[in-house]
Amino acid sequence: MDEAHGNYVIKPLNRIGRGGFGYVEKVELQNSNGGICGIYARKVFALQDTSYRDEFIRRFEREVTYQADCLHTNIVPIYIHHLEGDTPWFVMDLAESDLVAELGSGKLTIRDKLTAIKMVLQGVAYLHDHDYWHRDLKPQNVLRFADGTYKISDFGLVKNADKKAESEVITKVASIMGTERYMAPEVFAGIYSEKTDIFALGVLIEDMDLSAIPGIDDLITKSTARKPTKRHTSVHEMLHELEKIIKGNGL
Ligand SMILES: Nc1ncnc2c1ncn2[C@@H]1O[C@H](COP(=O)(O)OP(=O)(O)OP(=O)(O)O)[C@@H](O)[C@H]1O
Repeated sequence: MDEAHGNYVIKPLNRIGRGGFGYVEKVELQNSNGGICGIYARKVFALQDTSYRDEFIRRFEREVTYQADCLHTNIVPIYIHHLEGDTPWFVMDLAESDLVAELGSGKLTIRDKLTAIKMVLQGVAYLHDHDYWHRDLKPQNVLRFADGTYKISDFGLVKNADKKAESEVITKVASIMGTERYMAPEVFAGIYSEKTDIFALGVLIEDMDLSAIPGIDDLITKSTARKPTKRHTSVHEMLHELEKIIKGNGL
């Protein structure tokens, strides 16, 4: 059913997928005089009975606020949102695919993979520069758009390093919901920092199956060191190292 919201009409088309707290659907966005603005993705919060519902609504609101605050080519942009009522939602660009599907297709060339890694690192470097930690980096949360750009998505566990206020429930959720493979050892003790994202990025690079390129394994080993202090100091440093590997191998 079409929904009128301010100057827009939203026409739900079909469900794309389910997340832990709701679903994502394809929608057509029209302006109120019937002009079509385009096809987008809408994430809808739909969690009914839980004693922590209010906590999760606040988490959803934070997800919207933080993602809307991040304007970068390699971060999925949010356009309009509706945070009142029982089923808050937000509208974002519609992706064609994600990094899991792309890797699974077997069609990515070495150069495609290196370009994808660079885009992911650039997106996360921007986040860190703005004091956000993603805390759930993995190939499923890297979406590919029609123009070939990869963008970071799913800000559900993003934390603003400046804001101390975060309920224990959400921190627990972060350590329970994270995918174990991408979780740094300190995460199991509830400790997060830029370094936990750096660890996840190292595992994501490992997933790209590029070990044949001299230097890539060193990049992975350093970023996934057990001790956070042994990892790269920043994602910018990882980017710099990646550029050197690309150049050094004439790629
Ligand atoms: N902008 C988008 N365009 C196309 N598909 C999307 C978009 N955002 C999410 N999806 C897809 O919708 C599904 C659910 O996404 P969502 O981010 O809610 O998943 P999730 O990681 O399980 O969420 P959560 O961590 O909040 O539980 C996934 O399959 C995802 O690929």
